[in-house]
Parts: sequence; structure tokens; C-alpha cells
Amino acid sequence: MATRSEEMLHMNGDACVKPRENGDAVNKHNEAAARGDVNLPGQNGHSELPENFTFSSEPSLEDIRRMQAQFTEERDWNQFHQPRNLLLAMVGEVGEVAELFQWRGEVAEGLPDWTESEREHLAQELSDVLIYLVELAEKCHVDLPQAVLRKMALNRLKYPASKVHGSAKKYTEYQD
Ligand SMILES: Nc1ccn([C@H]2C[C@H](O)[C@@H](COP(=O)(O)OP(=O)(O)OP(=O)(O)O)O2)c(=O)n1
Repeated sequence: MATRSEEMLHMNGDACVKPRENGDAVNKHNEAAARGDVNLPGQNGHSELPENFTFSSEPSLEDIRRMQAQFTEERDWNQFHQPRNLLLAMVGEVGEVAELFQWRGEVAEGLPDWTESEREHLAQELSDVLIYLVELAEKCHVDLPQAVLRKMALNRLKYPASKVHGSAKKYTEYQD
């Protein structure tokens, strides 16, 4: 049985070429989702209380890498997507995320005071950052999921819970 991300990976350009099963329903859903007419379960986490929030398990970072590689290839955009350009594009998108938060003061977890349209805008800008980050890592031959595991192990060594519990100090500020 095809997983959701496998179905997404069968999307070619702007239309789903051949969903593996339940074709009409999947096609209708894809078309409605593209128009923004459907509210996907758990979209933007709004249907969940903040303390219950989790991500969907798919797509994986490798799924995202493959989808973006296909998107870029279909448009002959690899000629523009060198590491430096991808970095600048990613930083630009980070700026767009920052713009959504600027002048609002502190914002509570789950963004309870934001409208649905503001949440969707944030979801889109965060996705732009992730898409460029994944492609930047690909073009630099960094295996991002494995690199994250290594970095988190290092973080645990640098910041032992027993030592830093409840403190936000940088590791260089500790004496021993
Ligand atoms: N040369 C490009 C242009 C776009 N994209 C993809 C990756 C991003 O997910 C998204 C970025 O598109 P835009 O540059 O149009 O930026 P926004 O979607 O943020 O639009 P806007 O700047 O109007 O908010 O499209 C890409 O891969 N390569």
C-alpha cells in the first residue's frame, strides 16, 4: 500500500500523474488542497492543543529532497541553485518568517491570537526555509538527518542536563 509521501512523490509538476489507489478521491483532494479549499487534519497544528502537538511522520527529509530535486529539474533551475544562491534564498525566507512576528511583542505557544490565514502564511514561509535548507544540504553533500543526530549527541555532551538544568547560559560561561 502506498504511503502518503509515496503518493506525493508520484506528483509530477502541478498535477498528480497517477495515484496508486482511490484515484478519483486522491485527485479531487489534491486539486482542492492546491486551491486551499481543504483543511488537512492537524493543519498548522491548530486543531491540537500546544501540549499535544506532534508532526506528521511523512514526508521525510529525503522525501522533501527528492520532491524539490524534481521541481528544480522540471524547470531547468539547477543552473541557479548553487550552494551560495540557495543560502541567500534561505536567509531571505527566514526574513519573511521574521516579518510575520515583528512588532507583535511576545507570542504565546500555539499562536492562539493569530488568524487561520496568518497561521497558513507562517506555515508557507517556514516550509520555504525548510525546502531551501534541505536543497542546500543536498548540494553540499551533507546527509542532514544523520548530521542532526550527530549534532544532538554533541549538544547533550556540551550541555549535560544535570549541570545546566533550568539555566540558559552558553556552555562557555560554565567554569569547569
Ligand atoms: N528559483 C526558485 C524560486 C522558487 N523556488 C521555490 C522554493 C520555495 O519554496 C519557493 C519560493 O518562491 P518565491 O521566491 O516566489 O517566494 P515566496 O513563495 O515566499 O513568495 P513571496 O516572496 O511573494 O512571499 O519556491 C525555488 O525552488 N527556486
